[in-house]
Amino acid sequence: MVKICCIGAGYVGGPTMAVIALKCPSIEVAVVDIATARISAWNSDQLPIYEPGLDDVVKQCRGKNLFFSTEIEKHVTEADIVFVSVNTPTKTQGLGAGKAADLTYWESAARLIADVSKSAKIVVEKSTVPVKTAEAIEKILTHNSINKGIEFQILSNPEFLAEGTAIKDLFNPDRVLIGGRETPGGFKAIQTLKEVYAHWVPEDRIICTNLWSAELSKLAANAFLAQRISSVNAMSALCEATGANVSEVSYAIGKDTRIGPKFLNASVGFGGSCFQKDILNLVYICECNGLPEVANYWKQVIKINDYQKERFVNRIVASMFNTISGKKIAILGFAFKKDTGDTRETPAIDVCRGLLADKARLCIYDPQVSETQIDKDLNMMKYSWEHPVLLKPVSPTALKQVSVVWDPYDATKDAHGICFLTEWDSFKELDFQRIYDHMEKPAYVFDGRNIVDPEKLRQIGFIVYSLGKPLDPWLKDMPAAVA
Ligand SMILES: NC(=O)c1ccc[n+]([C@@H]2O[C@H](COP(=O)([O-])OP(=O)(O)OC[C@H]3O[C@@H](n4cnc5c(N)ncnc54)[C@H](O)[C@@H]3O)[C@@H](O)[C@H]2O)c1
Ligand SMILES: O=c1ccn([C@@H]2O[C@H](COP(=O)(O)OP(=O)(O)O[C@H]3O[C@H](CO)[C@@H](O)[C@H](O)[C@H]3O)[C@@H](O)[C@H]2O)c(=O)[nH]1
Repeated sequence: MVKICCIGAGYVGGPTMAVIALKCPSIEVAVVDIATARISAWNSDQLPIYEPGLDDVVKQCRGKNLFFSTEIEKHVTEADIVFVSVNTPTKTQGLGAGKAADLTYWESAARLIADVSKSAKIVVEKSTVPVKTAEAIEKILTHNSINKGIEFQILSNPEFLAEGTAIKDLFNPDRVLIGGRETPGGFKAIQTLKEVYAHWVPEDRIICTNLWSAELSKLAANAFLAQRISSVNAMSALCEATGANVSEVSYAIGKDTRIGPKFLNASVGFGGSCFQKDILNLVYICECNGLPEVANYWKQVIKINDYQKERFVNRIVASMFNTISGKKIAILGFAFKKDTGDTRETPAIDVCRGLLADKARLCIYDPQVSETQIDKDLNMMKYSWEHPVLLKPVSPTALKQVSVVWDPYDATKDAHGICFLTEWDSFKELDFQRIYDHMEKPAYVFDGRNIVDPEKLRQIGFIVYSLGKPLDPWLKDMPAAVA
């Protein structure tokens, strides 16, 4: 029986391995992690991450051919294929701080593999890593097991799943990408991994490349996706200035088959653990390779994203007579997108920080995010990358102005304004008349996700700001404040 071990039981390692176990009953899959609490959660009824469909997949194979364990050495030793799916965050200190990927976790995983291995292994980069990481990993593995005569083959197999749709994406991926060395050993390793995916992925969707193309394609894909969002968000600002409607513009340009309709929703900004981190990493790689023009081109994607969040905050302050001091503002949605409880890099953090800097009182509701998580996020020191204002951690006094509730009607009661920061479907079903009746007047809605029908809400009496849509007459007279 082929044995797979995955180091890292996170958002990628957990769901990816669960799907491999489900689709390949003949393969034994062990997912290992240093985080004991996380492993315990994977072995319980309350999985550590919220992902539609995941519970069902885990239930079907856990204890049969899928195991979650903290016995890292044992499972790595026994495995034929070792996936490494540890976190690769942006470095916060030292050379390349704020841009380069921090490969500490990766390196320690590689050293462990070298230490405990007694037989040949295929080591698969599942984490998103800088181009040429495989070369470094190869060196660590070979130099640290030099007397054992063990052959390691390194493959790059980046993951393209998106949170909230992880199971759907894993069941039916647009493509699976496998990069390896162009040597007989490399080709054989590629073939072995290809056979795993071939249990359920059509062969024409399994792309095999050299190592560097696979590593770079992952960064390139995220950069292209994020660029689309920044492009449409840049257009949203112009739409507001001209009376155009960004949804109509997106629809019209998306009809061009060369552009396509997906990923053109204007928003308060993209979030998530990947886009910003991977673009910064790309920028750093370009700089290191003497390509400052290319680096600056991609940097702009992040700058527009920061601009969009700042613009949103400024619009709120401006429309409330330039002061939100002491005013209650309801924040509906804190996760970086719907159908996940993940808050990594969520635009809500920066928007909340911006509002707190202007002394607002915030009441936050998100169906999947806990108060502890929100406190942690607002307190967190973020590396301020050329953008000092919104990224400051919230002071202890300001934090007292934040409350977290489990009911959207509690959040909006007596509020002056509501901000929609995540596009949860349940928000569309809210009783807006009831909400309006219990708010201070004028009652504002600031829709950072374009989920409400502005005309319907205006009929109730709300003043509505919808990103990139023709401005409410009230807002037209109050141009967005400048920092
Ligand atoms: N989250 C996503 O949607 C997504 C999608 C595609 C790719 N990726 C990439 O996949 C990688 C993992 O992302 P994630 O979101 O799953 O991260 P995560 O933080 O959720 O999980 C990483 C896990 O690795 C564990 N870990 C770290 N060092 C370890 C070690 N030496 N031994 C054992 N366990 C160790 C951590 O405890 C953690 O549980 C990143 O490189 C990320 O960029 C993420
Ligand atoms: O039209 C759009 C689409 C997305 N977003 C926002 O963009 C962010 C990222 O969304 P999404 O890409 O759906 O989620 P992620 O889970 O971050 O997935 C991205 O990042 C992963 C990690 O690398 C990749 O594997 C995926 O392919 C890639 O889509 C979220 O804040 C979304 O709200 C928009 O604002 N407008």
